[in-house]
Amino acid sequence: MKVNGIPTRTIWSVDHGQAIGIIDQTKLPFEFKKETLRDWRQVREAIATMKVRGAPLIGIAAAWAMVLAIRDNAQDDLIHEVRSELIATRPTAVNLQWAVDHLVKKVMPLPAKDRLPVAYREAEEMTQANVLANRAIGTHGAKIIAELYAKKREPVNILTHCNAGWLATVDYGTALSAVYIAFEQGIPLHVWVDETRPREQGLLTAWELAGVGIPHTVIADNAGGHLMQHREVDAVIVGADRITAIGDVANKVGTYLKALAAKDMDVPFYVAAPSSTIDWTIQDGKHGIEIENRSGDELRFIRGLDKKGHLADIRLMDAQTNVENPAFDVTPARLVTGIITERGVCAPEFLTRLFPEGARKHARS
Ligand SMILES: CSC[C@H]1O[C@H](OP(=O)(O)O)[C@H](O)[C@@H]1O
Repeated sequence: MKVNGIPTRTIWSVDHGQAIGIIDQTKLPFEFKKETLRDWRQVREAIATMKVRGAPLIGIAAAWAMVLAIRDNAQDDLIHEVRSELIATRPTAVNLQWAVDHLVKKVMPLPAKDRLPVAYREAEEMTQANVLANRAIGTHGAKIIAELYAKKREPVNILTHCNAGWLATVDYGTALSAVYIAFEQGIPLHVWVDETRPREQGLLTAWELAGVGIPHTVIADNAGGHLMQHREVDAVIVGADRITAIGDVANKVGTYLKALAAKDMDVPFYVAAPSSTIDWTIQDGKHGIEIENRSGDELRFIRGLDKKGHLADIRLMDAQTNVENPAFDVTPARLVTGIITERGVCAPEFLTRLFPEGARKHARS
């Protein structure tokens, strides 16, 4: 994609894998700041602090962290240590473990001296594959929006939660890829954007949509149900961090509540994700997916601009206030209308038909 002629890429190799370029998403939407990371520990920190975020993107970033680590030391013990540390940064998104393990599996059979070029090639291929997958997801998802428009012949109102746009992937995004492609096709649409407490990823979504001129309205997370009750939402489209073999979906906390309201009001609820987000080894999302608990300070403070226009963390409650900050929740498959993948759209119960290789992996697990 391009925004105002500038390519929308969230991560890039520098000097043929000697360093990695990223956008520091903790500064957006107020400041667009790029960073160059030269050591795998810097990438790990960027993932942990959400400078880079979004299930597909943290997977790709972790793959590039492995390249930087292998550049410095390609020995078995170092590779296993770095793998463990990267996977531990953010446990819910399966993309991170999938990408790291995919790369490790390719390099470990090789002599240490031959590992770096293969690691670099794998990271490059995963990066490009994510772009192609997201574009395909958008093409399939845009058809859903087109069908909604054909029925109502008025602008289609899509509600989305968190940020599943190009910022959450290498490019295009997942949920927003469908919006971008439908908009490119001239389908009139509008997006309700959940602000998504506490990290306010909805402001990233608003920033993305504003960049391409897509009509959108930011709402409080708790307003979505009301809008659905008043028939202001034609479909919900969200991203995902981990999808089980039967279609249970882990996504940003609050997604489950949107799905409940959608079910109650018969609003179609779609989940858009590449197949690298599907974890074929688990069936029951409620008990099988580790939910990342993040620092309580993410609730006690909110990031914005102070009176002088400087980026600041404003305290909302005192340090003694108890808070609980689960970063994700699990939406059961029964609440999901369809899952939009690079291979097409299907109801949760048909995921194994769309991905027979996944069904075989699930049967072995
Ligand atoms: C392309 S889906 C991205 C997915 O990841 C986000 O989580 P976070 O911002 O904490 O990395 C959110 O769950 C999105 O739906």
